[in-house]
Amino acid sequence: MKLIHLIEQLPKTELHLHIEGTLEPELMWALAEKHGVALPYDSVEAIKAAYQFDSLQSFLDLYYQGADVLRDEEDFYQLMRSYLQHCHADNIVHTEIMFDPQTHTERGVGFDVFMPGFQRAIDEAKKQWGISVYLIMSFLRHLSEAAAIETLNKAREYYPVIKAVGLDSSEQGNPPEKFVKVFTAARALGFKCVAHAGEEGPPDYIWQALDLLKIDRVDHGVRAEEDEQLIKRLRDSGMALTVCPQSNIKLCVFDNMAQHNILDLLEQGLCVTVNSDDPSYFGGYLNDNYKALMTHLAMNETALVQLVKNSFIGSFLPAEEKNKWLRCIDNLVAKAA
Ligand SMILES: Nc1ncnc2[nH]cnc12
Ligand SMILES: [Zn+2]
Repeated sequence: MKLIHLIEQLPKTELHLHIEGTLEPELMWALAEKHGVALPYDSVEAIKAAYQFDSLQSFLDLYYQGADVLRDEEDFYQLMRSYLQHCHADNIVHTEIMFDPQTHTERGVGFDVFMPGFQRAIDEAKKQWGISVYLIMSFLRHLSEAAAIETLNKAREYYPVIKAVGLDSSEQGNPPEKFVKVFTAARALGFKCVAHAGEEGPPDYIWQALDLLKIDRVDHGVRAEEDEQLIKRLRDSGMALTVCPQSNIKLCVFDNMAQHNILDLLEQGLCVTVNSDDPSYFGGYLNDNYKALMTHLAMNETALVQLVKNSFIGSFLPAEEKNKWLRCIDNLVAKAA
């Protein structure tokens, strides 16, 4: 079977996806009209044309501005529904989705608005397509730790439907050590922990996330390659890295896809996975990211299958579920040979 067909047909998980980053320009435009929100663009085409970034911050400025059109329960339902339709199209059978409560609560849009919208779309996708979903509540690291603690407390009613907490937004100057208390509290409450680290920030931020926040998974982590001891630590502990190839190119972490280090990290024995991060801003959903590795990095079948298996191994699914999917992948690959 051709590699491109294998990409499409293998069951996959996505482990690094910001739901606010799936807001397509068409939906942004429609919701701005619905709520009378003034956008600094005069057309959908102008929104698309504005998506040229030279750093993480230049993207985040547009991403937070875009999220301002999300106002009522139906908006959050539509946002989630549309991403889960993409999951179905890409044969994603399980996804662990980040949401940024503070992006909404800071604008007066509460948990009681976005959580029911998310949940309705998740319930439908489960029933309609059998997709399983975990939610990851991410704290914005450019805000204070006190604000993160307040968010953790505000979410209390929704703890049963939240699997993990995360840390995102502007990395440089906002090290993991700033959030030790809130991660310690979240862990004590039984949440899994993840954090963006080593996207733009130095390897030291990955060490801090591991040792101080005691994370279960690293989001991005591509700058680990600069530190041999860190590579050894990640390999020996089997720590999963949620790498986002197209995001890294759009945000200038690498000059172009041919320069991306994901396959080098895989070869060094790290549990790297492929993810789309903010697909509507970065030009592709999950399968597009795999296809980019095929086109620009000459990813072969062995590498593809390992990356897809890693997406299950690095997930927070129970062991029996992981093993079921790993066997399913082996069977599909054997049949395709
Ligand atoms: N790639 C990214 N890095 C940090 N924060 C984010 N929020 C949404 N996407 C992000
Ligand atoms: Zn991210």
